[in-house]
Amino acid sequence: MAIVELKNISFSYTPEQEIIHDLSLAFDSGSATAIVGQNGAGKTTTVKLINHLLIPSQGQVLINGHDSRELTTAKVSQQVGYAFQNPDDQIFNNSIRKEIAYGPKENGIKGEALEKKVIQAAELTGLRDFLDEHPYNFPYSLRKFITIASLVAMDPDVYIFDEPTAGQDHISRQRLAGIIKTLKSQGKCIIIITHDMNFVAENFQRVVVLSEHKILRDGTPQEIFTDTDLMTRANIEPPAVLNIANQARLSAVPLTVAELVNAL
Ligand SMILES: Nc1ncnc2c1ncn2[C@@H]1O[C@H](COP(=O)(O)OP(=O)(O)OP(=O)(O)O)[C@@H](O)[C@H]1O
Repeated sequence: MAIVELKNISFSYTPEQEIIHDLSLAFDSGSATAIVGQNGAGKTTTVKLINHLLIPSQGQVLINGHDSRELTTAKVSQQVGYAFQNPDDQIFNNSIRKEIAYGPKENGIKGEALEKKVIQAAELTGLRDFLDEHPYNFPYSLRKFITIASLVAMDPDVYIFDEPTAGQDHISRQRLAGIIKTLKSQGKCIIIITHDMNFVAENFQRVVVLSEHKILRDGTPQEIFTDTDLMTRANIEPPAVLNIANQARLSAVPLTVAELVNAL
């Protein structure tokens, strides 16, 4: 059974314009999916429908088989963790430790069990040595890891990251890739929204292309990035390694630098 299922979802912010039309999508445990598409395609709206920040006008969102309409927002947020595009929309404590501890503490976890959750989340996200720092002593890009650590401490089944690589340097991107890989290996469901096709090509096996209020394609990066009509229609840039492969007239479809080097 899928851990998240959107069944024939429609949604509008205003009566004049439907943003999502009759969309169906399912996500499994132990999977990582990238949702891509041009600005305004409805990516953020779709994930907000998953975590109950928005309610569909039609259709159903099932979390672990339960209709999210029958769950409270608090209950959904225990199962679906959402890291906003801007970490400053989420961070409000004056130390990284307090920020990470906030969610589990609200759920009644305390003492050693709480400390253990904080340490585990900080270790996974590379924040172990900075727990007593003020979050705003960290640059914007690294504050994203504080919001991710706060989610990890809550141990949800589903993680949604909105534009996680925006403003990240090479080391942070690698750290992020490592976090996604670890969470996936723990059986978590990871969904990201991104414009970063290099990151998608290197780290995801499933790509959902949203455009024109619906899913244009749901497939592997190889399928998506070799479909030039689709990429034009959805305004997607292919990853850099594929551009190089095309210019070198290679028949291979490399998705990583290592694959490109092999093909050359
Ligand atoms: N609160 C809102 N009220 C009215 N319209 C909204 C609201 N939020 C988003 N929209 C509109 O809904 C459409 C889809 O927005 P959404 O943020 O879901 O797109 P997106 O694919 O995530 O875009 P981006 O890549 O730019 O973040 C856009 O036309 C946007 O202007």
